[in-house]
Amino acid sequence: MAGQYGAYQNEIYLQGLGEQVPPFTTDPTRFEAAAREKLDDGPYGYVAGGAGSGATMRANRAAFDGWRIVPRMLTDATQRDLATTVLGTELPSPVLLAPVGVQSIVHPDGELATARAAAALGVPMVLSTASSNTIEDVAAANGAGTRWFQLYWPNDNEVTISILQRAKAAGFSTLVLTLDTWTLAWRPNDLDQAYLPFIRGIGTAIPFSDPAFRAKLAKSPEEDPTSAILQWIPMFTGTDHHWDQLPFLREHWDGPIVLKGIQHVDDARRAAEAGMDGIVVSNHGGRQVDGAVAALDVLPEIAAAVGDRLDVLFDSGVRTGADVLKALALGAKAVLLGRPYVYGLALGGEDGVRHAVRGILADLDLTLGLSGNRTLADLSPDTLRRM
Ligand SMILES: Cc1cc2nc3c(=O)[nH]c(=O)nc-3n(C[C@H](O)[C@H](O)[C@H](O)COP(=O)(O)O)c2cc1C
Ligand SMILES: O=C(O)C(=O)c1ccccc1
Repeated sequence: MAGQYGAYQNEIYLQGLGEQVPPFTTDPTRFEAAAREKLDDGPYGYVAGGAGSGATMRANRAAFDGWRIVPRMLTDATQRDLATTVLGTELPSPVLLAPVGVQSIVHPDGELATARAAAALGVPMVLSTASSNTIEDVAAANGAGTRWFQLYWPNDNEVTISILQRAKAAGFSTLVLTLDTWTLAWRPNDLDQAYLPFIRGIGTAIPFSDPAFRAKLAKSPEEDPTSAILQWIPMFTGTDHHWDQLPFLREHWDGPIVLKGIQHVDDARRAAEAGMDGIVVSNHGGRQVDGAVAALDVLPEIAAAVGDRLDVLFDSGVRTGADVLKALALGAKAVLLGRPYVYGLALGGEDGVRHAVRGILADLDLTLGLSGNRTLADLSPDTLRRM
């Protein structure tokens, strides 16, 4: 479908005839500042903040700037195709929505708005274990969309199995196991305000609605939310899991499994040896190890080492179409958008997510074509130069 995504540009220009402008900026690097105007300090600091001094968050962005695209001419790239195949499924574009917990802190519609926008755009969403809406409600909002489920692996097998069964029954096709956040990092933004959305009960919808979890409580979460939260927290933070436990998930998940938070090439090799279907090269958007290497800086060696054995996905710092193109050229099969769509949600609910994501896809489509490429298969390290 030629120009499928780039068409958003024409749509916006045509709106100008009716003296209309987009709901908020088309520059994703300015979404954060726009959301700052709208959000209270707690939610803003939580979303925008990172671990420690923010060094890794800055490194993630700087790493993209360290590569430049070298456009090619007279290649006839007027007809583009952004389709790609990830984990055996064809996707219309190489973009997914990253798992982000507690979305109702930025907009009352929370994950339901994200699920509707994702379905409308044909972009898969990854639902967080820390969702503020239940698995079943998000599935209903996502309808015929493609949805993956992200697991924070509880240290209770009955609860784990129950959550996995619910996700499967609700049509989540792929499991994303996040490894880098078995406990929260030192996050000054949140600590200074004593702000932890989880403690406030936002983001507990999945455990609170879970029969296996509820069976363990003396009083229901409705009767006594505080003790339910206090029981859930140690079940999923500070959890101690090992490589040799991965077969347990295989046993209880009938579908592809992706490990998220891989940053070392040896861990990527271990994932391949463990028979995993994919990895997400990610440092959680700089929210976990302050001083960690930029995710983009480790992508090329990881893709070279395991790209022929599993699907290498990428996130952390992707903001623009050019960023998506760079990550793909460096070996990612697809990228996950994080904060940009969350700011879209904050700024305009479902429509805000659509505007944010359509803009990035349009920019990707145009940047791909203007740099002389027709399909994603045309991209390679040779598309880029290191600065
Ligand atoms: C507010 C917020 C909440 C997040 N919650 C989760 C989560 O519940 N599970 C998870 O695997 N990753 C979570 N992440 C990490 C994202 O999936 C992704 O790795 C990260 O946002 C990428 O960095 P970027 O937003 O700077 O591009 C969260 C990120 C943010 C900003
Ligand atoms: O804040 C995060 O980065 C995150 O992954 C998370 C952890 C616990 C609850 C909600 C989100």
